[in-house]
Amino acid sequence: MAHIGIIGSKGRMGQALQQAIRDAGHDNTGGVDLGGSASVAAAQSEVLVDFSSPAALADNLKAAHDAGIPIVIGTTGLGAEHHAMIDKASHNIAILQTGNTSLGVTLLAHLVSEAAAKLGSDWDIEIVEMHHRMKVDAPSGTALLLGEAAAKGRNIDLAANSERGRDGHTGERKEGAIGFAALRGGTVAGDHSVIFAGNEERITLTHNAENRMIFARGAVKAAAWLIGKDAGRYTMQDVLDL
Ligand SMILES: NC(=O)C1=CN([C@@H]2O[C@H](COP(=O)(O)OP(=O)(O)OC[C@H]3O[C@@H](n4cnc5c(N)ncnc54)[C@H](OP(=O)(O)O)[C@@H]3O)[C@@H](O)[C@H]2O)C=CC1
Ligand SMILES: O=C(O)C1=N[C@H](C(=O)O)C[C@H](O)C1
Repeated sequence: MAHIGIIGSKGRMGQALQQAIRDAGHDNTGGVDLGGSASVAAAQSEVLVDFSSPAALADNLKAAHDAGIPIVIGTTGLGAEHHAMIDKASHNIAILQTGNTSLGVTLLAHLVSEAAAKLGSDWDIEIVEMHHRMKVDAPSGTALLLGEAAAKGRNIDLAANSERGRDGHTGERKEGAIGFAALRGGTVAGDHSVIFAGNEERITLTHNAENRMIFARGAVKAAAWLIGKDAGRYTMQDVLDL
């Protein structure tokens, strides 16, 4: 049985996590929300799971570091400054950060990388995502993760080749670009498609999340797996052995 503390425990993911922890027979050591103390949760836990806000990241990393326990970071909307913080903290504790904890998306990322490596740069890559009306960040963490997978397959830098938020007279598409489009509405748990658009043919790889329990189950699996691991930065591929 793993003793798991939740940051963002009253949110949509926090509630799903509470259920997933119970279902897997682990112990929920308590939750933290805005204004609460991650250090108090960390002191009672073997691992922290964070589905909250990028603004909470520094405190969460410090709490995990001071308690000497690992942390799963599922929060999205992270920028370069957040990734730098995670890299630094991972010298001392085990950290798994991912935009998507589901088995399906982890496998999809693997397939996207393979497809991007096999298809030449005349196959344009576009990533389309749709989420519920309450989502605050775009593109989604998953879309960016899939973009990174495609860029890795192509052996290019994603930041230097992204086309985001097209509007107005954008000019022609840049060869080799990876495009992103974000739709918001209703209660969609998370839909992602990666489109490889070639000359007169198209391949589309799609994942549809029907319920956020898929993310919660993956996060709990990752948390239990991370306990006792050496300091470093881990991925869902490591957990699922993909
Ligand atoms: N990696 C993955 O697989 C997935 C990632 N996500 C990501 O997880 C995050 C949370 O999503 P979701 O549950 O839908 O969002 P919600 O808005 O429903 O929940 C966020 C929770 O975090 C709390 N919170 C906000 N700021 C802080 C803070 N500074 N310190 C501690 N707690 C804080 C909120 O508390 P309060 O209500 O008091 O403000 C709330 O309980 C998002 O970034 C989302 O994109 C979501 C699904 C899957
Ligand atoms: O906010 C959400 O709901 C989700 N966020 C993650 C993301 O940004 O990709 C994962 C999932 O798609 C649901």
